[in-house]
Amino acid sequence: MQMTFAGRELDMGRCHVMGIVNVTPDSFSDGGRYNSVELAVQRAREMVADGAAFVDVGGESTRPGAAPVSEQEELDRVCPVVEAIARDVDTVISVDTSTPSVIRETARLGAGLVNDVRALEREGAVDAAVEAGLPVCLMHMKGAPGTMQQNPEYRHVVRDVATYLMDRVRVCEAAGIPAENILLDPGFGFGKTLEHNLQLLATLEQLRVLGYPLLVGMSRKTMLGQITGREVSERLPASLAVATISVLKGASVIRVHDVRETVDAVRVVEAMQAQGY
Ligand SMILES: Cn1c(SCC(=O)Nc2ccccc2)nc2c(=O)[nH]c(N)nc21
Repeated sequence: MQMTFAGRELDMGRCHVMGIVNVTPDSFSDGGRYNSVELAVQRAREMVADGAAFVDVGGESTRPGAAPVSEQEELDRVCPVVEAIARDVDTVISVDTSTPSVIRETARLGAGLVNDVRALEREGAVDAAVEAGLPVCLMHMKGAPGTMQQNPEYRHVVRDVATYLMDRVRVCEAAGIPAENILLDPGFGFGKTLEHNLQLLATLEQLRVLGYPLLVGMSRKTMLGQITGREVSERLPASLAVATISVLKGASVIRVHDVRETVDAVRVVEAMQAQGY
């Protein structure tokens, strides 16, 4: 199952690692604009050298309680970084955005994947994605970042998430996004309790049968802190565990902070799967 990202073809039957390049101001020491672009390019280079097939560039923090970012601020943060990575690094640039103008502009600058935590629900986002002509990742989020973790409730979380994603697929395909350009993502931590997250992980293969490659992101997330009691900086072992489980259950892309370590964990799973059992 091949998918082409701005000219770069990847086999979605295999598992690929996506490294996180944060360009929100709280992810950089002072240093100013030039410094942060250079740091982001350097980070992207390191992650690609460590085996990342994608780098995910996002300018809007979706941490609960994070201040909303203006369209211009998002453009100012993301575009210079996408342009610089496209120029200097041989990789697929995933852009973590829900904003139509950012989708359009970054596609022009060399982005290869639209990664929208809001599944293109914003006004004009679907049309922007159609015009960009790029693959899109449609992720499930219940509510909005500021309030989503306040007592999220579902009738049946696995069914509800699958139903939502299939509805978004229908809208996107009807608008002109080809089925072979769509990835799905259950959105771990986006409007889910620990139990919801664990049920979605335990039944990930059920999401896979919808027929679209899956992207998952649990790296260092709160759900792992709830299970282990570890701080964000101490969640690598738990992150590797959920990455391994995800690959075993058919995920095609794993979004992580720790590329080098995750690449090795994925290699172990794929070495076993290559035996054909
Ligand atoms: C942009 N983005 C994010 S940001 C949230 C995050 O990393 N929080 C976080 C990270 C570390 C610690 C605590 C929270 N998560 C996903 C995801 O799961 N899937 C897709 N497709 N995109 C995503």
